[in-house]
Amino acid sequence: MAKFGVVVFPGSNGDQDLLLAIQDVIGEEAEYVSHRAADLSEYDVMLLPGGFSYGDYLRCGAIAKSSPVMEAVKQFASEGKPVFGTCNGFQILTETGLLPGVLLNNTSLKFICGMQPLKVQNNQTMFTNEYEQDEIITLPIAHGEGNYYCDEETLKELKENNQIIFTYDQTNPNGSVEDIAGITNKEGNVIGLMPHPERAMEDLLGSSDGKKLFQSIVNHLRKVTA
Ligand SMILES: NC(=O)CC[C@H](N)C(=O)O
Repeated sequence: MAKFGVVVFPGSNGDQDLLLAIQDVIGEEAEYVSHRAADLSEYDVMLLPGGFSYGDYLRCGAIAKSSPVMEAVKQFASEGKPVFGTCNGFQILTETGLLPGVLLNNTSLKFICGMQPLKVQNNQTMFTNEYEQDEIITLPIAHGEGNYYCDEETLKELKENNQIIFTYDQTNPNGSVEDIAGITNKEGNVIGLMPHPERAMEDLLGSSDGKKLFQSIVNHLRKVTA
């Protein structure tokens, strides 16, 4: 069984959604991991939740970047293991430098939430192998700083390496460059996604399109350990 770690920072609020998504819907093992943790060697996957870590002071994710667990997450990522960050987790990954670019205030300067159509731009990753290429899916969004920005050179690299994994479809809710909703690092084992797949696990709650993302990680792990 794959073992998922869900990092809990002071101010995280999506940690329980992630834990239950993995345990109850995907049916794999999941545990909370303290922001003070230094050793992540018992885990196969690390998940960084949404929320308001350290009250979003300075900038979203700017303080979480310096928490002890992020040194361990860097080590974990350097071993090629899957790291997934949603929303505040994505912000923490850019602040830490594990992903390129930054997340700025939404152009509306308002906190936005709702259901958002997305397009799967690359299904050849350990996070998207269950999706069809160009599949249109619906995931919830809930953020104040989701406006992805990077310089021209970085954008060129993201495109050349197929690191743009999800884009907003139909509408761009926050002003992100090239409608970017989710990217990976160059190696493809760290992903940041502004929308919340862990809140789209059951049709009863409006969408189950998030399931395939976590199932993709499990598929990948089965393949590498087979
Ligand atoms: N849902 C979230 O993770 C929100 C992240 C961050 N607090 C923001 O408003 O952008």
